[in-house]
Amino acid sequence: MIAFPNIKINLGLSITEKRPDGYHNLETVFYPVALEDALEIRTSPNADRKFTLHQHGMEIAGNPEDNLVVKAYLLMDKEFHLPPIEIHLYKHIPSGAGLGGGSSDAAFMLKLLNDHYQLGVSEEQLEVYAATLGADCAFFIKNRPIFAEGIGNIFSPAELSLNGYQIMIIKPNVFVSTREAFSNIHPHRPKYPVREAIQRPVQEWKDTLINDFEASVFPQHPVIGEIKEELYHQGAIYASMSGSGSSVFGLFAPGFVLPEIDWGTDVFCFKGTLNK
Ligand SMILES: C[C@](O)(CO)[C@H](O)COP(=O)(O)OP(=O)(O)OC[C@H]1O[C@@H](n2ccc(N)nc2=O)[C@H](O)[C@@H]1O
Ligand SMILES: Nc1ncnc2c1ncn2[C@@H]1O[C@H](COP(=O)(O)OP(=O)(O)OP(=O)(O)O)[C@@H](O)[C@H]1O
Repeated sequence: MIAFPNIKINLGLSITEKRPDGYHNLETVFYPVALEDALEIRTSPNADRKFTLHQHGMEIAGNPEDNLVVKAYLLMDKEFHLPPIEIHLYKHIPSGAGLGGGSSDAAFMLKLLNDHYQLGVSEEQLEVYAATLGADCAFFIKNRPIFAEGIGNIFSPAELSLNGYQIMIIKPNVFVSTREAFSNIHPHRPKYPVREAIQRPVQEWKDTLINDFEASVFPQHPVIGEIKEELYHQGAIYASMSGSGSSVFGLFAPGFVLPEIDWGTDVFCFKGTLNK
């Protein structure tokens, strides 16, 4: 059985307070975009080992046991005593990008196992499992535009559609550690709450829909801020860093001819059309 874990972008990201457990409460709208990995599972004839991970495409740091798809499998195996499996993971989504690639792989692994082995786990319970694997992970169970609070796992409806808008995502060859990015943040209540800013026309988002990480990440990695400026220069209606970086996305009007830009070597670029 195969699935195609996609990315998220953050539309606004307010870090509102530090919690006693060290994590941060935040407010954001998660929006799914069709930049996808491919993830396949098969029951293994080899009963000697619980899992075998075959990895393709972009490289990820760490051992197989560190991979979030394996962590997701082991979590479900503990609960449901699953058969041994072969996992094929083809990475197209860059890591350290703020696009939630690893979290998405993990959430899709939970859903794949639930479907393939007919475990009958509810969506709510899958979200609970997902949240133990990563703060971003629970979103990918529902995987539709949604307003999120708490550490990113308390959801309520977000009434917006960007259907037909075009998107460009650029990730320079810069790795931003999510943990480190959070440690440089001074949590505060936003001037324009995300929930309100998102209701305004996209043309107004430039001044009101803010990603709090930009203020500390841009001075450390000026290239990221330069990419955002260039996207506006090229005609984006709205541009922002996603998550804690280092990728930046630009939203362009439906029908706009996306520019051909030479971003240089080592820069990842994705172009697509939003369909949610
Ligand atoms: C920045 C975002 O991408 C916005 O969507 C997410 O909040 C990050 O979520 P994530 O990558 O799934 O984060 P995790 O892998 O769970 O956590 C990485 C580290 O980020 C910090 N962290 C994460 C999420 C959160 N709400 N508060 C935090 O302080 C913690 O130090 C944690 O050890
Ligand atoms: N399946 C996976 N895909 C990508 N990274 C993984 C995976 N499993 C574990 N990781 C580890 O997780 C780290 C973060 O990867 P991820 O792709 O989620 O980054 P990100 O875009 O910064 O995500 P986020 O938006 O959640 O902060 C990587 O450094 C990598 O070592």
